[in-house]
Amino acid sequence: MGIWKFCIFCDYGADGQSHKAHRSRHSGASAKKKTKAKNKDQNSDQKQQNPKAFAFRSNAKAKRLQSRAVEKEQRRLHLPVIDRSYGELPPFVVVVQGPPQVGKSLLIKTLVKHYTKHNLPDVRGPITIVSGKQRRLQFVECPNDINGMIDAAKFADLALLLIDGSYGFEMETFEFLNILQVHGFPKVMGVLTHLDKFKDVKKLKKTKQRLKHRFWTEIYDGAKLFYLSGLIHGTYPKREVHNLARFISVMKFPPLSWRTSHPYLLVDRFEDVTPPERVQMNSKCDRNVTLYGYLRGCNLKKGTKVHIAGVGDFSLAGVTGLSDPCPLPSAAKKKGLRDKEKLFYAPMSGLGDLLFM
Ligand SMILES: Nc1nc2c(ncn2[C@@H]2O[C@H](COP(=O)(O)OP(=O)(O)OP(=O)(O)O)[C@@H](O)[C@H]2O)c(=O)[nH]1
Repeated sequence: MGIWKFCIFCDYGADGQSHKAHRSRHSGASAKKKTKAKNKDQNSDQKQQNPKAFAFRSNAKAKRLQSRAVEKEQRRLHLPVIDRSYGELPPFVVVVQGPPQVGKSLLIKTLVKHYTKHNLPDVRGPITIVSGKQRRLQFVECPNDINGMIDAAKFADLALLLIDGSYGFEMETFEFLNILQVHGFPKVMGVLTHLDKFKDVKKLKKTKQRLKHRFWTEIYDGAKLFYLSGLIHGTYPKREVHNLARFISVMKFPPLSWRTSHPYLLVDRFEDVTPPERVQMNSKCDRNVTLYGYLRGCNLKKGTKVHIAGVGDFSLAGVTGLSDPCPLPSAAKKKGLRDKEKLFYAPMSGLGDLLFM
């Protein structure tokens, strides 16, 4: 049998006598003092608890945290962009857009002159130029009607938005921006012209700031806005054009997902190949038309249904690969481009090897 050890706690003092339990006072001076102290304690406890326990204290910090959270979320959602292109890339399309008389043609002419050292008499249709060892550009002036803008938004890799600095933003710019937004939003850059109309330097500076911030609210903070300060001998200053051209030459064009998965081409030349007898017999007969252009996106097959913007749906009678009318310079390691290699191709403007009548 084991030994059981137990003890009993009794309410006995050291002297073995029992005592009454302590009863705190409910009235009198000491009771009042105690309740006062207790209330004070409770109040101070309440003060320490932050009433905005889960709200932010610093505006700046909250903003930073919020943007970081959004960034993280975006990174999580961001799928790696697969560039399916192979071989030589087709030229990047630079659409020059702006209200009437803002200087679109002049800017294209000065940029073409900068890249190729040739004068362009007229801006009509896409103008393809070699801008570097690995890059070609195709300049297109955006028409000022809504249909033209919708078409341009479909193929633009970079949109140069020309803004008359002396006037400010016009409806055309906002319309075009909205159209771009629903077409995958390619790269956008603003260019301010007519700044020579300001005589007061302070006013010019203020206007530049105002327009820059207005531009930023439309696109994103820090969006690139170039300033063309005026005309020198009828063209824009060389240094400013050089900077703009350099910026375009090194710009990265991330592939837009819809475009990489659909074949499309920007027609830079077309030919009516209907037999003349058929036209003679009936001038309104169905015509056979050959369209030329760089194929972008993915492969195009014979028989595919194609949509010609502003015309309608057709089926392709055939597709043929042709030699490049404006090839990239040879891949040999060289520092720059030789004059011979500064090629350009603009059949609709009457330049290049082929004239378009
Ligand atoms: N003072 C001044 N004149 C300019 C500037 N930029 C263009 N111009 C002039 O504005 C006029 C119109 O230039 P264009 O290049 O034809 O303008 P556009 O936008 O192509 O015109 P549309 O094709 O009719 O829409 C020309 O006479 C240019 O010389 C500038 O920065 N300052």
